[in-house]
Amino acid sequence: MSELNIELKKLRELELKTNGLATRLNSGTSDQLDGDLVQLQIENKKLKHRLQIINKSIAEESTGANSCANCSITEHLESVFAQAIALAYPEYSKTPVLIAPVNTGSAKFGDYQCNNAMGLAKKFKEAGINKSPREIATELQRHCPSSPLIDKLEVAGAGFVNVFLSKAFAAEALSSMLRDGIKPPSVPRKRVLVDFSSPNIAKQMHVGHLRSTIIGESICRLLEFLQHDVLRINHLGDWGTQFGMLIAHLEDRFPNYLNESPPIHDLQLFYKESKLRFDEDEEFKKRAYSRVVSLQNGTPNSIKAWELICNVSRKEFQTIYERLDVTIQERGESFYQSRMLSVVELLRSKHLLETDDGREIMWPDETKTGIPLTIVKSDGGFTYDTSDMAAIRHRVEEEKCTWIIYVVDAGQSTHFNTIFKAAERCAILNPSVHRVDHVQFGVVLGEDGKKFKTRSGDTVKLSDLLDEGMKRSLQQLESRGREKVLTPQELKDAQEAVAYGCIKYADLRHNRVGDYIFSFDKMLDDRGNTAVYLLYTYTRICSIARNSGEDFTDVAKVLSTVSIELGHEKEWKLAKTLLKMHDIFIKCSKELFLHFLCEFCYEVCAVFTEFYDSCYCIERNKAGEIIGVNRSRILLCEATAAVLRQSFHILGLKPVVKM
Ligand SMILES: NC(=[NH2+])NCCC[C@H](N)C(=O)O
Repeated sequence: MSELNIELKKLRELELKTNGLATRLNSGTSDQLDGDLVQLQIENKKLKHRLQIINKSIAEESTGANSCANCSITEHLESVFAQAIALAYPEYSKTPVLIAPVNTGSAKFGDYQCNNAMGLAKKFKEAGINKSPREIATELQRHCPSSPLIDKLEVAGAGFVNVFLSKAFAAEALSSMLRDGIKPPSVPRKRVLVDFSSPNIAKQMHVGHLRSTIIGESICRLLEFLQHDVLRINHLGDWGTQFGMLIAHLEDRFPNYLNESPPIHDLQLFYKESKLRFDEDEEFKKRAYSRVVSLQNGTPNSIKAWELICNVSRKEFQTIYERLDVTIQERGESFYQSRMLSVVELLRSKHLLETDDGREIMWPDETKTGIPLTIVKSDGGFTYDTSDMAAIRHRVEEEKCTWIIYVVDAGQSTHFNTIFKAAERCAILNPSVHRVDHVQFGVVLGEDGKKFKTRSGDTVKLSDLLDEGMKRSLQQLESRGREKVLTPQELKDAQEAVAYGCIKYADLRHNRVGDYIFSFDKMLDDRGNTAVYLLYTYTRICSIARNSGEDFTDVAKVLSTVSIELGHEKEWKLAKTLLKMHDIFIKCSKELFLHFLCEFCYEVCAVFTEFYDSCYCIERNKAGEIIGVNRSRILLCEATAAVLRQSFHILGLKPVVKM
């Protein structure tokens, strides 16, 4: 690379000199100069040619075949066109590259499009130079380094450069995917903390927490697949004044709690009872306050009572996590006790705290706009704000995370914006190093469009919701007579895959920012964009190889004799759809939206069906005997299954081979 660069530099200098000479000679009138002029012009042409070859080889080094195995096609094309722009118009080399996928339906416009020529023409115009977008597009096309991904480039319309993908590349990419499994596209590795689920002890874990749990788990899976170092954190609400009344109530109801584990089954009820007493009984209220103090001071009996209470909730939460196949590490608000003290000290020493009506508050910035954080309450206690300031500091300074993601309902967006700004103000966060995201989501609505409630108007218990899902999913399977064909174990696996899969997918497939309507009927429909439809399609795809009468379990072996052919229009369309996978993973991780991946799965299933409808994989005679097996197509089916499996894993869907 460096040798090439040195030669490039020399040539550029030479080119400039000859250019200059030629211009001067050109403006001269003397006849005897003609011969020299022609000679110089020839030299100049040769130099230009050499320059171009070198530029191309430099560019090709960074877009070579090795660097695009498992790459995101969009990102690869971005780098190809970035180089084309830099070579054709060095003065605009910083222009952001615009690559858009072309709707797979219109094959004549290619597969991707570079849309930079229009913008560049405008820039030239502003600089007083007239160049048509088509002229620029042609220059870009000419300067593109060759890439194994690209079959051809064409200038079209107002100034688009259309990119046609190479079939040889696609076949090779799919083969290596089958041989070595799906490898993630390479992205700079980060240490990421995902704060998700985070229910509150003794309170109901509600559908909002369910959303956070589902979305958070999928974000973790996606980022882990992309090789990030992910910390999955449950910021449990396990600290605060409510524990005073809970402890006081425990002392009354189960005086022997230190020796015998109290049989509290319904902690919510226990919470309600204690709240009622707290609001009505002055004596009780006083004792509750004194228990808050003893808890904060670490008095052993109060700590013991607190632990007993937390354990009841903990067990309940754990059951839900196990059912949903969620992995999370508990690090509740109580973890930050000493760190709250020190963050308060830090803020005080930086003179960022102000007294206001007995409280100590902190403004997110000097202009004192927005809502300040309450760092210390008038009774000296700390708040949710204090714990989040301590937590963000711990995450950055002790955990050394450079990316922190909070998966919390949209109702808390002001809180998080304020925390982020305040953390920047006191130099905990450095925006050029740390990325913080509040991954917000809307509320869950019932089918009547109102807040999600049970028929009797109570909040829905998550375990009841999951039970209901299991019941409905079994009904769904039985309505198709599956219990007659599947073994009891297969039926159970299918029932769970459908029940939990449909609940997760119904949540993930919607743009999370909006509210969504919870409807078992809709999520169990086997025709729309639902988990049921995807899971059925997946099993159908898996059955093709199984029914071929040949062995496809060792794909590598099959690939040693069979190559993937993409001659049929529908084969080609399927291959290109599958290869969009890495683009989708990158997009989802950049924007932290998973509905793009859901849309992709749905598209893969639809395009697969198109392919399967027009391309036979197994040919049978009238008697139903197999008379031909198209191995290349079965490999395409297997590649489709592999892409779906990988996507399902991220979405938390458990694929079953039979259902
Ligand atoms: N770091 C955080 N504040 N995480 C979110 C906590 C959510 C809180 N426990 C709630 O239920 O609303």
